[in-house]
Amino acid sequence: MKSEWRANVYLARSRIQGLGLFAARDIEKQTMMIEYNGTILRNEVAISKEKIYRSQNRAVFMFRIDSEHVVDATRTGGLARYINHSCGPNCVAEVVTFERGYKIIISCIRRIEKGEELCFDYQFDTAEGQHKIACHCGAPECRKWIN
Ligand SMILES: C[S@@+](CC[C@H](N)C(=O)[O-])C[C@H]1O[C@@H](n2cnc3c(N)ncnc32)[C@H](O)[C@@H]1O
Repeated sequence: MKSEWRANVYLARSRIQGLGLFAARDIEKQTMMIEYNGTILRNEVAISKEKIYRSQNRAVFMFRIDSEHVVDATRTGGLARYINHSCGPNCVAEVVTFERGYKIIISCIRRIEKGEELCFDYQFDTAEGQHKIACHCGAPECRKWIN
């Protein structure tokens, strides 16, 4: 994680689930908070890696960039992988093309006070016949499930 991001965030226990990422200072709207780092994988590779991680009982941290690619933050990721989902988020994750590659930048979409948990909307596809995950974001507009 680059040092300039470090001043923005800290990792702590979340009220939503497990660990979460929190604002280390008051942050103005539209500030770039942190980059979501990891290794870019094609779908086929991501699927096989996920199977391996699950067989090792590892928590899996992956971010979908587009229909073909996923960023795997399980082994090479930084603190951004701990950002929880909210249906009424204070941040957004944006994929920007960069030197013929990708970068995922998490920016805040409103002013955030020191100590607030950072969240973005995972926008997962609605999972048919897949294990559904109940959402604990607590937002008034909560959709009840994160997938
Ligand atoms: C990228 S991790 C986020 C960090 C996670 N809290 C941890 O401690 O590792 C994503 C996982 O966190 C949990 N999670 C994130 N947002 C959630 C929410 N709004 N409600 C319930 N679980 C959530 C789910 O288990 C999800 O698969």
